[in-house]
Amino acid sequence: MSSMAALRSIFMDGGCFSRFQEESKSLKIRKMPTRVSAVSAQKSDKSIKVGILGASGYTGAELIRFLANHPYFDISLMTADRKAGQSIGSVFPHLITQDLPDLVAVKDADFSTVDAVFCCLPHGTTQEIIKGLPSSLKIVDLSADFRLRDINDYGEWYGQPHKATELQKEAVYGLTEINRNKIESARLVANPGCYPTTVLLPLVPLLKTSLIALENIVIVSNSGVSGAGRSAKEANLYTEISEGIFSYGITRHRHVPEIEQELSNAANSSITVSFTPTLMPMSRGMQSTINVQMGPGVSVEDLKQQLTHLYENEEFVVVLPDNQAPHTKYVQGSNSCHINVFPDRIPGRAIIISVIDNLVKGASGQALQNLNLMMGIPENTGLSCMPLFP
Ligand SMILES: NC(=O)C1=CN([C@@H]2O[C@H](COP(=O)(O)OP(=O)(O)OC[C@H]3O[C@@H](n4cnc5c(N)ncnc54)[C@H](OP(=O)(O)O)[C@@H]3O)[C@@H](O)[C@H]2O)C=CC1
Ligand SMILES: CC(=O)N[C@@H](CCC(=O)OP(=O)(O)O)C(=O)O
Repeated sequence: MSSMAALRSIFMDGGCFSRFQEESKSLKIRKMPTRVSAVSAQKSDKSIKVGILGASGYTGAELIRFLANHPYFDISLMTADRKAGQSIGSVFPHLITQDLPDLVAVKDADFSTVDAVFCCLPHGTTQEIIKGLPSSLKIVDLSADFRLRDINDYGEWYGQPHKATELQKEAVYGLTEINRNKIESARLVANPGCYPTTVLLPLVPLLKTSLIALENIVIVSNSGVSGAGRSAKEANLYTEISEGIFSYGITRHRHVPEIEQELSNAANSSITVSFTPTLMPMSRGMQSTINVQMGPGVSVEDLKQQLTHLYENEEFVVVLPDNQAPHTKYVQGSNSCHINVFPDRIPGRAIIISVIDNLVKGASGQALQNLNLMMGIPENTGLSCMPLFP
């Protein structure tokens, strides 16, 4: 029996082939729109005003880089905390040629001048600031504050009670390729964490189609240091980071509940994962190695075929051919996620590797993809730049 026939018989036996077909249909990613809609065409010439809260941080700087070539979004408000009052060129000399407003404190910002904001603030401070924004604004929040649906989970993993519980209820989880229908009509999008993005893009489709087991999912991830943000921390000094690697948050990293929430949602059943993040001596980039148990009769080719099929029309998610190993260098500076699947030496298990740039697909790139959708313009607008290689 061919592997696809075996797979089909598993689904038929389990009565879930129709679910597979249905899920495949709903998961089948539509072609990236190439034409601007009539509504958005009226909004050309940078007429959509956006604000960046936390523009003096790493993700804020990445947004400025991408928005510089965006045909519809105009940055008309930028905030900072310690750096309020400064020009962007003094904070980030690589942006010195940009004609942008100076940084202001959040309390001095005039939100009546913007249609949408990217919120690039530390988690914890974000909730109350977003709660105070006009309800007419579209918001993409890059922090973790609105990602966990269960308020108790937030309290447990973030060590403080949530301060905007009503807003939390309306937040849509912004994993673009999987959730774009909901994102299109959302007012508040919780942009996924960088580690969760590398894990969810390959695993959500495989769980939805029951190709992998719910148990024994083991994830080991590696992150560039920019994942920790720009503010000075002793653990991130050159002397501590260079020429060495170390894992942290072992068994208790705050991305565990986010990963488990979205995987459980995809599988419609509770999932517990093993997750170990490691800090690598590099500025940007993220790689996850995910070891999974395949369903009975399922092969590595089946996993790969399913992911290839789902993502074949996607601009930003690429399933690599043959045995090419994903490499952080090949996605650096771009909104791409590269994925490949390999057989494990342990029978019945597979190794899935995915890479992103933590600052782009793991943060600002995906955030821009989401705001494009929320504003009704093509989702790849401003994002189609090549990776920076080598
Ligand atoms: N870095 C990454 O790879 C990723 C980051 N994220 C999340 O995105 C958010 C931004 O991250 P990142 O850009 O790396 O962080 P940074 O530390 O580089 O920047 C934080 C920004 O927030 C401002 N800020 C800090 N404290 C306050 C405050 N109390 N009130 C108002 N503004 C404040 C800072 O201003 P100032 O500089 O003036 O102090 C700065 O502009 C965080 O929640 C982060 O966890 C998500 C995915 C990936
Ligand atoms: C290297 C490093 O420190 N990475 C951060 C995660 C990156 C990030 O910013 O995650 P959020 O979007 O959830 O805030 C960390 O481990 O906390």
